[in-house]
Amino acid sequence: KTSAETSSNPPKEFMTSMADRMELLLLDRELISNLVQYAEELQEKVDVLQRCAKAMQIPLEDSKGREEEYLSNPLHSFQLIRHMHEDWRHLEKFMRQPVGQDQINFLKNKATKFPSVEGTEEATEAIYRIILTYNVEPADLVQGLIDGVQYNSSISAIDCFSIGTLFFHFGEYENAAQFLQYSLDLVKPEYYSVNHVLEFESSEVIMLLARCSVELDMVEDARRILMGHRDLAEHSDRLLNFYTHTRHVPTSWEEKPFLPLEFIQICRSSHQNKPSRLHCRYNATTTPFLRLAPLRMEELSLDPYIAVYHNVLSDAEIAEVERVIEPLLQRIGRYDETPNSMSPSKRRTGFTGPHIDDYMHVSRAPVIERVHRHIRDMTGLFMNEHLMMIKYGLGGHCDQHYDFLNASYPSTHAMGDRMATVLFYLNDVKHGGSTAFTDLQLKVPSERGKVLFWYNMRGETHNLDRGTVHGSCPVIDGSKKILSCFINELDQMFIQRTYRPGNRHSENIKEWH
Ligand SMILES: O=C(O)CCC(=O)C(=O)O
Ligand SMILES: [Fe+2]
Repeated sequence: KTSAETSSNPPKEFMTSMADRMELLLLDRELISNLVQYAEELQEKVDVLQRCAKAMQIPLEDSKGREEEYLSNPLHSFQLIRHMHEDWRHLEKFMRQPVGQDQINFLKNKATKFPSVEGTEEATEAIYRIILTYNVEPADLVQGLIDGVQYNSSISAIDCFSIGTLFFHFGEYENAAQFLQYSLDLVKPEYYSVNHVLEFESSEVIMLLARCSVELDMVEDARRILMGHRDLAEHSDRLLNFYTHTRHVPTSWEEKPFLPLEFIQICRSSHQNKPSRLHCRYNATTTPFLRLAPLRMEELSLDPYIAVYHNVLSDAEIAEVERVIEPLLQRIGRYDETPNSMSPSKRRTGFTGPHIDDYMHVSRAPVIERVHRHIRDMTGLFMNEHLMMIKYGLGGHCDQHYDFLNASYPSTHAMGDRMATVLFYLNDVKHGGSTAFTDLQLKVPSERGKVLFWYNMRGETHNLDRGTVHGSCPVIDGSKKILSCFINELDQMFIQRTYRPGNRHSENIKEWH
């Protein structure tokens, strides 16, 4: 555990928590005014020094070219001797006096609140996922245009460089080169000195750009790029030789976000669901309760069966669910090689909970019982599993997957596999964050109060239905909160015939859940 985790303050969650990001923004403002204050103190000292220099110049002014005559004046000689004896010593003292120590210490103390390396990597990967998923061209990103929405912002040369670097690490050299080229285009001459302080050198961008060209087998392009830079030109042969003999090893695919084109295309605003021939209707039949309060439902697909119900949870119920569960959320992680250490998962980014140990307490909350009741009313099925909340932050996503386990576990022996899934959307996501069914080319936006239900198995045979492959598109604006639960086969044994094929456990996809 890092010191930040062991101290009483929980680590800040800049990706999921707007409040934490707000704190960061306010801290940035504070540090900028601290920097201005520091510059003002320095300026004051500069002003005094310039006045001192001027004051000392004045007596000497008319000595130029007539030094002997000047020194024959006894007052001048006295002045010179006294001045040389005393004044410079005081000046040295003044010059040595540190300036702006308070501001330097202020900055140093605030550094404990800065995002960590991991936090920064997380943010860069989130942007990477957004860029790839929503097909954001570098030119558009620089203008703040993402998936058809114009955001009121732009990014700097340094930001572009760090995105280009990530593409490079992932072995996507063409994309990397585009972002690096944009980074160079964005360097403004009036920022040369600023970039120098921030240790951002265009020579580094150019070297990486040349390296991309080498990886793309365009060595002559690489040479031209290096020759174009004043300091790199003379080293170009040596650099090219190094790049061609030390080929880059990209991040392994397990460590890379998995974003198959068929999946991400559905996430884009350019994708429209095929108009469905299925109609909206009021479900008033599943349970006696629904005869009193029918729910507006929409069948999105018949094979596999997918339906959506509107306005299921009331505002009060959503608020209560959040009050009970949200404090119990934990970062979705996966176990590292090293025992007891968790690192963020690449397959799904966000928070989930409650942990099984906390569930006893949660399941007693009346609102959780009501959610179970809603599930029974909508689906006519029994749900005995735990409800989980999933919260996705900026760029948060879930790779495409199946919900069935298709593997042999004590739980699948006892309860069967996950025959159906129910998702409750707890908020409207402003942009991004839809649930996408790859094979069905179906996108379901996250809308507060809506419930999505589907069968993971075919009705008669209970064969696993691979048409259900789905995932969660990266969130662009805001965050996404859902309640998810799985309905197990064998929990239905008293209400419907169950069927357990013996040939299912052919593959193991336990990476999920
Ligand atoms: O967040 C979503 O839209 C999908 C979540 C999901 O697939 C799951 O929890 O299994
Ligand atoms: Fe799922």
